[in-house]
Amino acid sequence: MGVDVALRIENLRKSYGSAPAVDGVDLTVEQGQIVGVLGPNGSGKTTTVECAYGLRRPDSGRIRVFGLNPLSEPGRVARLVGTQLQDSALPDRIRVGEALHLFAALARSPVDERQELERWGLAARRRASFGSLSGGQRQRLLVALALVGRPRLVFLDEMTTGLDPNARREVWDLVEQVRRGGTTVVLVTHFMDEAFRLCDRVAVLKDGHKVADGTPGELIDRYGGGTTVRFSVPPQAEVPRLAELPGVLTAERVDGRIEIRGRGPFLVSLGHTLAVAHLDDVELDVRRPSLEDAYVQLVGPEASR
Ligand SMILES: Nc1ncnc2c1ncn2[C@@H]1O[C@H](COP(=O)(O)OP(=O)(O)OP(=O)(O)O)[C@@H](O)[C@H]1O
Repeated sequence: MGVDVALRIENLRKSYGSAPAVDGVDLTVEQGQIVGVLGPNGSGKTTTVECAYGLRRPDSGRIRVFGLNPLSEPGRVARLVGTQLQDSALPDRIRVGEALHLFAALARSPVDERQELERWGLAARRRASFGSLSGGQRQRLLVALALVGRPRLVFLDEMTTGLDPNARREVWDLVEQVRRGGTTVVLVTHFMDEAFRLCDRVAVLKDGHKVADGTPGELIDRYGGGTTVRFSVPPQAEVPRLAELPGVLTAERVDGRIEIRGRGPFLVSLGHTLAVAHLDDVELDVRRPSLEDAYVQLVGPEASR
């Protein structure tokens, strides 16, 4: 395995009783990337990442973390990996500084506690109890705890759930900062805007299977359904045939309103064709598909949030 791979999962299977939670998942995370794991509730995201860092024993499959097997070398893997706790995992009465100190005491080469509190904007809250923190402060503390041992790979699971838009953006900036510091990030999330903003690659799980894997742009191109352009023309206008332009999938005219759906660089030929037909003053309303469109296409509308 190449040295530039942080995590490689091959054909992972894990059942609870007779029900398969993860059924043949492959995932490769290159060093320095932020990789998102997306999927509806119960699709196997948490089980996959818990197997990856050795918290759960797979039924079968192969997992390597920087080339190490988490089952046979749990101690070495634990030193390379950080995981974000769920916020229920910390007692409400523990103080911010105490929690960080406790985690630092367990790490072989911990970060400087004071600097870490500054970095995460928690210095003024050092003596505050965990239970008194705002949602954003809690998440920042949980991420700080995951990073206290200077991991080379960190797993962040639903880190912005319950945060307001400003707090989410703050956490996103911090995740980018973590990656700039050289740590590889695996991000489990339900939020498509978060995955689009942060992830170099995303894997989409459904019913324990990986149904797609690629950059957000690739998934949008492949599954997003294409770009839609709408415009109005005067009722008597002669509109050239647009359905045959390269890249156009569908073209419909309903009264004076035209809707074109296409893929690839069809906008240039559309614009050119309209200009030649003296329709260059129409106002084009262009809607590009989002990662959410691709996701809904992949997992079905009832599964999206
Ligand atoms: N400890 C467990 N015992 C029994 N079944 C479990 C256990 N943990 C998970 N499952 C089941 O395994 C399946 C996959 O769960 P998992 O938590 O991995 O999915 P997820 O994609 O992380 O879901 P969510 O988005 O809700 O966190 C689900 O059907 C879930 O009910």
